[in-house]
Amino acid sequence: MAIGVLEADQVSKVYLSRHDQVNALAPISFRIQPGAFVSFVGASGCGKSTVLSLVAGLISPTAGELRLFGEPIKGPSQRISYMLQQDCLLDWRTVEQNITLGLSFRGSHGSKTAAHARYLLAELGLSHTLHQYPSQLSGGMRQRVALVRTLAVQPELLLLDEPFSALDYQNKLHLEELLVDVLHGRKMTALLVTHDLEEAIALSDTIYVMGGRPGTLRRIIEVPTEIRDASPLAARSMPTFRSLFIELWKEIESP
Ligand SMILES: Nc1ncnc2c1ncn2[C@@H]1O[C@H](COP(=O)(O)OP(=O)(O)OP(=O)(O)O)[C@@H](O)[C@H]1O
Repeated sequence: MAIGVLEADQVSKVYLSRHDQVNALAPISFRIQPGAFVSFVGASGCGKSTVLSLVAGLISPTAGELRLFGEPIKGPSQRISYMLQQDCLLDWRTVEQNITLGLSFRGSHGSKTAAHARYLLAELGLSHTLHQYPSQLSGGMRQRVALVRTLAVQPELLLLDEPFSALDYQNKLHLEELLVDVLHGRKMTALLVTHDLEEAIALSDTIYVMGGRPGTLRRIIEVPTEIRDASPLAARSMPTFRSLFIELWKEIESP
């Protein structure tokens, strides 16, 4: 069998502190294929962000093994880029400097990477912000800059932890559309953690439904092709979209 981008083999996590221990994740296994867009949904506290932190190499599993392109994950990887709910932009640096800083952390210098970053800025309608400071931008624009910074390093695996949850509905939809456009044609695999079931359905090929404490993987749901082929906005008016939303809702709400 071909190597997946990401393989989890009976991975579990117990957080230990001096006075406490939290059993966050029961053993879970999955395999994610190249180019897939997978969302993790589930009730608060079921371990979704823990899965992303494990994949990002920020924490280690208590048991089991995670492999990135067949190699055990032992720490942060240059092949992964991570985007969070907070844009984490540095207010004393311009948009351009924020983006180039991300690139230089990765050791990516030179005119080719800078040109690619500028191309992404244009794709996301941000060319005019190049010399502006984050404080001069709206929340939606700041998050678009954060998305450019995340994509500029050309990751093979993109991790998105509630990236649009602080935005209003209109901005969120706009960013979803932009993300789909940007990912289209690029060989990038993406994992998204979200509470927003509509967002999960509109963006994903596959939805992993988690639940329980410690968290487990309850169900894997393939999103129908007609939804995947539609834009996030158009998909929302499809009857299959609505029925999948209700199915997911019931699954998450069930004890
Ligand atoms: N660093 C940590 N130390 C101790 N416990 C933690 C830590 N991080 C998370 N937890 C606990 O692990 C469990 C799973 O947390 P996690 O953040 O992964 O869940 P989640 O599904 O992403 O939650 P939410 O949807 O609310 O963000 C929770 O009980 C949480 O309190």
